[in-house]
Parts: sequence; structure tokens; C-alpha cells
Amino acid sequence: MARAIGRVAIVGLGLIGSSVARAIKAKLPDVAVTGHDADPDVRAEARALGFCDAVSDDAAEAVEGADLVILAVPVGRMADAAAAIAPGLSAHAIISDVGSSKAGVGAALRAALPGHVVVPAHPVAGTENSGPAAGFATLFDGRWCIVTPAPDAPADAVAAVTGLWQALGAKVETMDAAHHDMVLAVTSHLPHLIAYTIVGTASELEEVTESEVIKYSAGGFRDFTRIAASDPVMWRDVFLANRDAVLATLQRFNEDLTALQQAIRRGDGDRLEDWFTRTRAIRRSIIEQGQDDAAPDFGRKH
Ligand SMILES: NC(=O)c1ccc[n+]([C@@H]2O[C@H](COP(=O)([O-])OP(=O)(O)OC[C@H]3O[C@@H](n4cnc5c(N)ncnc54)[C@H](O)[C@@H]3O)[C@@H](O)[C@H]2O)c1
Ligand SMILES: O=C(O)C(=O)C[C@]1(C(=O)O)C=C[C@@H](O)C=C1
Repeated sequence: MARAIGRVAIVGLGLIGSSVARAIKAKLPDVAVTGHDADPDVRAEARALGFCDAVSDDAAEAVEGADLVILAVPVGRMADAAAAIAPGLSAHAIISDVGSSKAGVGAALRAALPGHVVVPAHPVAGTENSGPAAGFATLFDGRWCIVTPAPDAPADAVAAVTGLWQALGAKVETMDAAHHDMVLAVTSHLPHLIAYTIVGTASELEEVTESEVIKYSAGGFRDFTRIAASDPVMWRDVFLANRDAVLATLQRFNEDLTALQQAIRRGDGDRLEDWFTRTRAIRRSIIEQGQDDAAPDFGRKH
């Protein structure tokens, strides 16, 4: 049996926090939603947009009476946010989060909130935009949400967090936090690092002017620029928090890149063609499984 969730408090009212609030309002209209953000401008915008029943200036006040608290702040700010809500938490409240890396965040929340039940989660859905105006209620529809409870987390609390994400439209998978961080290093964190690198490199190439980069940015490079426009603070924190898994993945990536570099230098067309044939098959199997997120309108408000 899952614990009943009648009131949710959201701390951090940017892209993800505001999307959670909007999705709850749209899909669970009987659930009350309170919110807080450390930034007064964001609080004012959130009040104007009206996706919470109440937005509090004080973090502890915002979580009073909440059955579930969701921290939607950058992963480097999770410990501060947990300390700020501690005085207002009900004894029965479940604490969760939406951070893009999980092992460090889970440990930080458990350390900051001893005696409270912590059930970390990561909706694998987002866009390159940030802030409360960027959120939308359908963001989690058909997307994965990975829940990473500690082995001793109460089953009814895990079921409550799982049930909430399913009600918001997500498919839920439960996973060990360290495994999550390794998988996401490959599927999300490394791709962002590559995009940040390639867009920076292109703009610094001396033989090619910045205006030419902008003018001829079609196709492949344009796709990279979307990812490279992602929030600098959020991604700074992700790379610092998931350092070990990202560095291990990067090592492997560098080896493969060197092998392709060698194939180009040696004129080894077979090697290049074999590699590209394999990656084309991967892309096609992703589409066949219905996980094509590269639709042209992805990232826009629905
Ligand atoms: N953007 C994505 O695609 C995406 C997807 C899934 C998960 N996430 C995770 O969601 C979290 C939020 O990301 P976002 O994209 O919504 O960022 P965002 O910048 O849009 O919003 C973050 C908000 O947190 C607030 N904040 C920062 N420190 C705070 C504190 N101590 N107390 C209260 N508020 C504080 C900021 O003022 C900001 O409004 C991050 O942990 C990120 O890793 C992001
Ligand atoms: O499409 C995008 O804009 C995203 O980068 C979303 C994305 C991802 O890498 O898939 C980014 C970070 C999150 O933690 C989850 C989702």
C-alpha cells in the first residue's frame, strides 16, 4: 500500500519544479501544491503564473503539512535546501528530489534530514530552457522517471513516489543510485559535455569566423547548439557531482575517438563504414522502441 499524498511542497520553481506543479494541477486536481524558491524574482513569477496554490517566501513554511516534499534545485544546492526545510517538515513527510545525479544527492539528503524518509527520483525529461515560465504540464508524459531509494527505504514511501510519477504520466523504473549515475553519464551527461565542447570549439576556430558558424549552422551542428544552451549552473553541478562516472565514460569515449581519428588518417574506410552502420542501427532501434525524442518540436511547450 502506498501512503496517501494530499499535499505536495515543491522547493525550486524553475523548469522542472514548475512542470511538476503544473502536471499535478492538471492530472491530480485534488492534491494541494505549495512552493518556494530562493530567488524572489522566481517567486514573483511563480505567483503570477499561478501553478501553485501558495508560494511561500520561507522554505520551512512552504513544507508545513506536506506529505511529500520535492526538491527541484540544482544538485549542488540540495543539501542547503534540505537544511532550510528541516524546521517545517512533518514527521511523516517523504522527501524526494528531481536531481540529474543520484548517489551524492541521496547521501546529502539523508545526512541533512536524519529520521526522515528520503526517496530520490530523476525524471529523465527536460529541455534546454530554465525558469518557471519554461515549464509545462505534459513534460513527463511517456518519459522515464528513475527512482533510487536506499535499500532500507520504507516500501510504502517508495510506492507513493512511484505512484505520483505514474500519475504525472511517467514510466517508473527503480534502480541503485550508483548504477543510475553510470547509465546517465553515458546517455545524458557525456552528450551534454560533447555539445558544450563542440559548440565552444567551433566558435573559437580562427579560420572560421563566428558569423560563419551562425550563418551555416544547419542540421547536425544546430542540434548540438540546442543541448549546449542548457543551464550552466545545473550542468556545472551535474559534472561536479557525477565526476567519477563521467570521467570513466569520457576515458572510453576518448579511446573510441582516437580509433576513429586513426581510421581517418589511415584512410581505413571499412572501419569508418562499420562504425557508422552500427550507430545507424542503434538509432533505428531507439525509434522502433518508440523512444524517439528527436522529434522536431521536442522541447517546446505543448
Ligand atoms: N533541465 C532539465 O532538463 C532537467 C531534467 C531533469 C532533472 N533536472 C534536475 O532538476 C533540478 C532543477 O533543474 P531546472 O532545470 O528546473 O533548473 P532551473 O534553473 O530552471 O530551476 C532551479 C530553481 O532552483 C532555485 N534554487 C536554487 N537554489 C535554491 C535553494 N537553495 N532553495 C530554493 N530554491 C533554490 C533557483 O532559483 C531556480 O529557480 C536540477 O537538480 C536538475 O539536475 C533538470
Ligand atoms: O533534451 C534535453 O534538453 C535534455 O537534455 C534532457 C535531459 C537529457 O539529457 O535527456 C537532461 C538532463 C536531465 O537530467 C534529464 C533529461
